[in-house]
Amino acid sequence: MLNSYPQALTIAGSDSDGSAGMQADLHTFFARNVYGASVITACVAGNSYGIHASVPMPTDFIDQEFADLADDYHIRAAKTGMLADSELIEDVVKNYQAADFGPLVVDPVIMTKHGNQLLEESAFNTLRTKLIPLATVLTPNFYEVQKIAEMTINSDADMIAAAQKMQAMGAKNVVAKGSHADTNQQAVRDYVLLESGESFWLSEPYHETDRVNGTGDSLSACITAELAKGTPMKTAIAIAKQFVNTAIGSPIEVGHKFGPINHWAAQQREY
Ligand SMILES: Nc1ncnc2c1ncn2[C@@H]1O[C@H](COP(=O)(O)OP(=O)(O)O)[C@@H](O)[C@H]1O
Ligand SMILES: Cc1ncc(COP(=O)(O)OP(=O)(O)O)c(N)n1
Repeated sequence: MLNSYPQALTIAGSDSDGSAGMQADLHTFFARNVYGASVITACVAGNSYGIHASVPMPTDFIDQEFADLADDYHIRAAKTGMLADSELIEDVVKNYQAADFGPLVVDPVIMTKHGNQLLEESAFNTLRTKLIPLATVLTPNFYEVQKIAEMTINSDADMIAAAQKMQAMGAKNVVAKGSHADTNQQAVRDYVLLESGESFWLSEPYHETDRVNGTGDSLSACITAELAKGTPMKTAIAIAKQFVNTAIGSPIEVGHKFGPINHWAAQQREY
């Protein structure tokens, strides 16, 4: 008798140092007992000092990746990460709409926390009008919230207004990740606005560490993994927040500067 695991898909860029992008997604799927498939959209060369080169995949190759998975696998939930430019977004939208891959978590990767731009500025409108309307869950970081909602966030009220604006763009559920710029902070808070209209702040302790590469990827991948298992939305988001917090709280020795989070530590805990 073969073992069976729910299947999830990451549609994302490869990050050569393994800390972020589809590698972080696949680490997370594994840690959450979900089988991970991947549609690679771009290749990024980098290490713990930053990103040094990036190339998008040809769209006919991406079409083939989707077709091969649709022919053979039973994907129950998918997520998007780095999509590089307008042409890639439109291609992914076309392929996702033609497939039957379950709920879609959109991590609208625009810029890494170290300032590397991973989406062309000219693609912002395509992101807003073509991809966000397909999002079962949208997970922008603090910078991306401001870019997508086209507003500056100075208060909780601003964050709530931005989340409502993104829901009005078509995202069913929104996880708007808060700022962690305040060095005195005790907690990191994300604002969650659900399809039902229920909303709340999710808070976990702040960890003082520079080993935080791939946090956003891992958060959205964990939500995807839980949705693939059939976990209800609110629980899936809460598990993901705790999973990433545990992974940040036990740093590992990889690279010399901004390292990855610890998916092993997060795997060993029950949520
Ligand atoms: N130093 C930290 N301590 C605790 N939680 C953190 C820390 N840095 C990021 N997080 C959490 O990781 C998750 C991903 O957020 P963030 O790092 O802002 O995303 P991104 O990687 O997309 O920029 C959020 O829930 C955020 O609160
Ligand atoms: C290929 C690739 N995709 C995405 C990222 C950024 O990952 P994210 O988790 O959103 O942000 P950081 O926490 O790494 O800033 C990446 N670096 N590479």
